[in-house]
Amino acid sequence: MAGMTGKEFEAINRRMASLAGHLLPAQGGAATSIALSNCSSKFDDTYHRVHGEVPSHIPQWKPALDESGKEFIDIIYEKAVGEGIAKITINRPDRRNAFRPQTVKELMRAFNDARDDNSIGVIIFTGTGTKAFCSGGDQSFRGKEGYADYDSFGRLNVLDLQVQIRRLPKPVIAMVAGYAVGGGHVLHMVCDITIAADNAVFGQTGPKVGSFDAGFGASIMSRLVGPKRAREMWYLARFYNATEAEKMGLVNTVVPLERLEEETIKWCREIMRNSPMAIRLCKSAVNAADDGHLGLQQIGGDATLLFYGTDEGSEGKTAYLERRKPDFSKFPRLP
Ligand SMILES: CC(C)(COP(=O)(O)OP(=O)(O)OC[C@H]1O[C@@H](n2cnc3c(N)ncnc32)[C@H](O)[C@@H]1OP(=O)(O)O)[C@@H](O)C(=O)NCCC(=O)NCCSC(=O)c1cc(O)c2ccccc2c1O
Repeated sequence: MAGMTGKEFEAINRRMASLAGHLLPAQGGAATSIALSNCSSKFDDTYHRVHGEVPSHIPQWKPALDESGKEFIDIIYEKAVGEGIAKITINRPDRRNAFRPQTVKELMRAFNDARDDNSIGVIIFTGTGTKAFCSGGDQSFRGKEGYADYDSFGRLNVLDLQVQIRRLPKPVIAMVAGYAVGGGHVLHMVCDITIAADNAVFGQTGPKVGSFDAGFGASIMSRLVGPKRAREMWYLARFYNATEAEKMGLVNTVVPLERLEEETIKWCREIMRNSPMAIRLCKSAVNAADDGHLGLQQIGGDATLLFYGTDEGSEGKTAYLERRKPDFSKFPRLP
């Protein structure tokens, strides 16, 4: 170090700090994720000076219906007054929020409405009470062809709901208190983000009750926790507490039960500050490779959507409608 100028010394210090940053574990570790989840309000930079703190008060929730105007029986559907947040709650607490076909049909109606509502930017998915987010398919409705309630035939319609959440071009945040097990565990996994209360319990139960989800329940889980852990979760069908789930990469953060909604709302408000189109593209980009052709279709559709908003896109349409040749010569052929 002898003979080193102050500037050179500073440069070495900066490089060491940057290297130390790269050496932090990429995934998991309670300490890392606690630091990350609190990061929004800890910095005194221009962004934070301009935007200030995200408020954490609970919004005023207003009951919502979809376009059919039909009342919901198994779920509660709400929108926050004056904010772009929707909340969809499975409301069968005496069954630990297990779903039957009726529940899934209603969930699909509500998610569809939240998707189509331009004022909604983020959707919270949760269960009534503190004992369960969702305990999966209601076993008392299970027959030989799947789950049946009012219909004479069974169905596994939760698979359609999983696809719907995955493709929905707005973030869906699972807000989990209590059990998220069986098909309920798969539902939280297909959400974009999971915020867990410290009483949350995660796991698959299928092999214990003669069932399994070999679709997203296996593939997305394997992506989240790695194949070895995924096999463990399915073969042993153990339960994991919130801290263990966080270490495994199943959840984004764990908060005390009494702060669960407050923290979830903060995450929603942080998302709502950001560019909706950027978020839409980020969701489709993160899912693209895993979702194969469907992933490409989603991100490809987003590209078309953006292109329609350009002068170049509208020149083609306008020329067609005006029965003239389009003049694409004015648009740059970018490198
Ligand atoms: C979730 C529990 C661990 C909670 O235990 P706890 O002791 O707190 O509560 P109780 O067990 O006393 O439950 C209270 C009350 O609720 C009823 N209940 C709870 N869960 C269910 C359920 N899933 N189905 C029906 N009923 C349920 C329970 O019977 C009690 O009723 P009382 O009348 O006695 O008061 C624990 O409850 C538990 O382990 N639950 C079962 C979890 C489970 O095995 N879920 C099903 C897994 S299979 C599945 O979900 C599934 C669904 C699909 O649609 C698929 C589609 C395609 C492929 C695969 C699928 C799939 O695997």
